[in-house]
Amino acid sequence: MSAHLNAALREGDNPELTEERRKATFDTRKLADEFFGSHLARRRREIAKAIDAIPELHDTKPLPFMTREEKVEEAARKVFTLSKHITDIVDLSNNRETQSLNEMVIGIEGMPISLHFAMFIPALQGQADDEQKREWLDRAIRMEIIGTYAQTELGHGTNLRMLETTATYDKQNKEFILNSPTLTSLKWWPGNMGKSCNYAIVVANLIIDDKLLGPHSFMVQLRDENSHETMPNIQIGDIGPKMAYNSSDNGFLKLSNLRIPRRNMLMKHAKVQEDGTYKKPPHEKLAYSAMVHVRSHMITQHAMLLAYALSISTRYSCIRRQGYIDPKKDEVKVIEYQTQQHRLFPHIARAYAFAFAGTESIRKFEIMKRSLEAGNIELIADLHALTSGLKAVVTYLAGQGIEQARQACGGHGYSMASYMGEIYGVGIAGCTYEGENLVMMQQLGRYLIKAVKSVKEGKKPTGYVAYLAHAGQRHSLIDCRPNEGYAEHIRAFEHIARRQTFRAAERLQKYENSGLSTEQAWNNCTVELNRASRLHTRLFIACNFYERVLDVEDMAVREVLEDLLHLHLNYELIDIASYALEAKKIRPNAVSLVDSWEITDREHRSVLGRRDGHVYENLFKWAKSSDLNQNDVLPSHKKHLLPMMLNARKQSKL
Ligand SMILES: CCCCCCCC(=O)SCCNC(=O)CCNC(=O)[C@H](O)C(C)(C)COP(=O)(O)OP(=O)(O)OC[C@H]1O[C@@H](n2cnc3c(N)ncnc32)[C@H](O)[C@@H]1OP(=O)(O)O
Ligand SMILES: Cc1cc2nc3c(=O)[nH]c(=O)nc-3n(C[C@H](O)[C@H](O)[C@H](O)COP(=O)(O)OP(=O)(O)OC[C@H]3O[C@@H](n4cnc5c(N)ncnc54)[C@H](O)[C@@H]3O)c2cc1C
Repeated sequence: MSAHLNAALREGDNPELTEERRKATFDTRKLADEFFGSHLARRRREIAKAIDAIPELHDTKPLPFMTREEKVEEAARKVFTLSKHITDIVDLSNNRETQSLNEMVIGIEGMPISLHFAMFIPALQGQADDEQKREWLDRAIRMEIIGTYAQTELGHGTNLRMLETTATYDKQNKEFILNSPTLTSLKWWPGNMGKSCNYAIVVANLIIDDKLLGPHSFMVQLRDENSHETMPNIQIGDIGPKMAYNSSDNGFLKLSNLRIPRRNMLMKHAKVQEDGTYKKPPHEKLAYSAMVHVRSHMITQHAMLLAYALSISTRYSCIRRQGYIDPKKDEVKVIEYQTQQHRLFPHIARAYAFAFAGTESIRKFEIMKRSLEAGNIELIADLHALTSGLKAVVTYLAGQGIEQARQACGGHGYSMASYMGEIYGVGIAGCTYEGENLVMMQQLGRYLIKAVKSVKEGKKPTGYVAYLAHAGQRHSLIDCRPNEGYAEHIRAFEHIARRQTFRAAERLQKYENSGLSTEQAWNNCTVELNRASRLHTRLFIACNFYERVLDVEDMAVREVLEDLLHLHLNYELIDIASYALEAKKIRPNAVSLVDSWEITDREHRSVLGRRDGHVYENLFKWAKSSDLNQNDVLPSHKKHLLPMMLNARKQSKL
């Protein structure tokens, strides 16, 4: 391809990468337009440019060299700086623009207002009535207050029915009394609750006249708006360092009979009148809307984390020479090894597949949100099932891909100069938060069992489960347009998913017929059921990828995406089989496929993944800037180890 068509080519780059970029068979900008959507792709370039021009938005020093306190401070400093520029850089109402800005400036380690945007604002939008929106939502959007979403407790995170925090209605004073009755009822984990937020939406068990009415959401002021000191009847703090994500102050909260006005219960759906009359919500699970919102957005976020890791490892694999294929020739780039290609290329295909699935899940969420605004609740169950499966499968497989990408970098992949450790730590956190993966797959399992039951009653389920009724016929999960090249793959995929779902349903039925309770029978089948949920979700991802590729107009881009689709379908279906052949076709485009994600050095923060490929000189520069190297002899060495060795020498001379 002539240089001008490949936007990633730059003067002064490592010739090893330039050589790769010259092999591209498509324009990386056009593929970026397909990956992000052309509007967001253009806006990401503009946002990256705007950030380059504002030095105070750049990392003070590489994040891995920072202590936890420095990280928290750095994130707060950037948030403050951003608040002065943000409206000049992004459209605040565009979630994906603000997400891109966040990733480029703050990075992935969290910041004092992560949960403010991820859950506090969405929960107000989904559960506050109009008057409450005027009182809190507007102030939250203007950043006059910072909030979080406090649901998980020390003793319970998954099983929301057993949350212990109570909100008892006092008719006399028209107030709720919020209390943490036990140690295990302390709110535990909510992002930014430890030190940053001054408000939280607290999920507590509503009690009226001694009747337990289940989890409801309450607006609680945690800290004084001016002094930021903790409010009376509240004990609050940071839960301590985590595996990653340490710029975020996840916190604990103990409520001691804290009184809040009646109108602090979010009352868009459920209501409590002054006299204590309770009005049920139109759907019991509307209170869970903020979680479905996050889950529907997590898919693209974890596709991006996987893309970060693969950008780093694919570029590095093309500058790293190690060993020989033909001993008479030079050392080869490690990307030439078939094992290295097996390690990377299927995950590159998955990163594209997950991103397209994520775009679809956000689209479906917006449709559901609009229908909910119109009072229609029937899409809630479908979306919950879809986002439960996608969240569980994508966070898990993306985590696996990130780790494979790290291992592909050898020793330097283990250095924090690669930044892979942080990308992995943040990536796998998604397997836990927003519902532990194994539990969320069971939510989808319930939905699939109901679909099997309706097929057995002779009904024709629609939407994502239509394929369950069509053994062997030409129907597909999402009316995939049959294209000879892939129809057989999709058919095989449907067959495997359908067979597993029916197998799990039959096993459940057998256990129930044997006299076991429903719960016991269910527990005995959860491994089979989760397998069905995984296959169903991966079928959805594959079909969605297929549909997306068929919509691409630029033929060069479509061809490389078809190469990835074919690799993806084979890899997903047969695991190792003939996709190696496909790897050959992917090989010339490997760097350009990752360049198309247009992830800047500032955004991925990896020395190994530098766009210009000048890794070694920068790796040495990075190491020299380590705090440990600021003194030739560490003070701790002088204090501890030197005396120890001097003593040992004295002893040995005696
Ligand atoms: C930058 C990113 C930062 C993000 C930081 C992370 C923030 C967080 O982690 S916030 C806390 C997240 N916590 C969670 O996700 C908790 C996970 N647990 C749950 O959601 C619930 O306990 C759950 C769904 C597992 C079970 O709920 P439970 O009330 O027991 O319902 P359950 O009995 O299983 O199901 C009853 C019905 O409700 C339905 N249902 C359950 N949840 C939902 C929902 N959210 N929407 C619609 N329907 C639902 C079920 O499908 C089922 O329907 P049906 O009867 O037709 O089969
Ligand atoms: C980085 C991070 C940020 C977070 N941010 C927030 C936040 O902002 N706000 C908030 O409220 N929470 C937050 N959380 C908490 C998070 O939502 C919970 O950790 C999560 O919901 C899992 O609940 P748990 O920790 O109680 O795990 P548990 O439910 O105790 O899970 C432990 C194990 O038990 C298994 N298990 C549990 N129930 C079942 C079941 N029914 N069937 C089969 N297996 C089961 C799980 O699969 C898992 O293997 C955060 C967590 C993390 C890691």
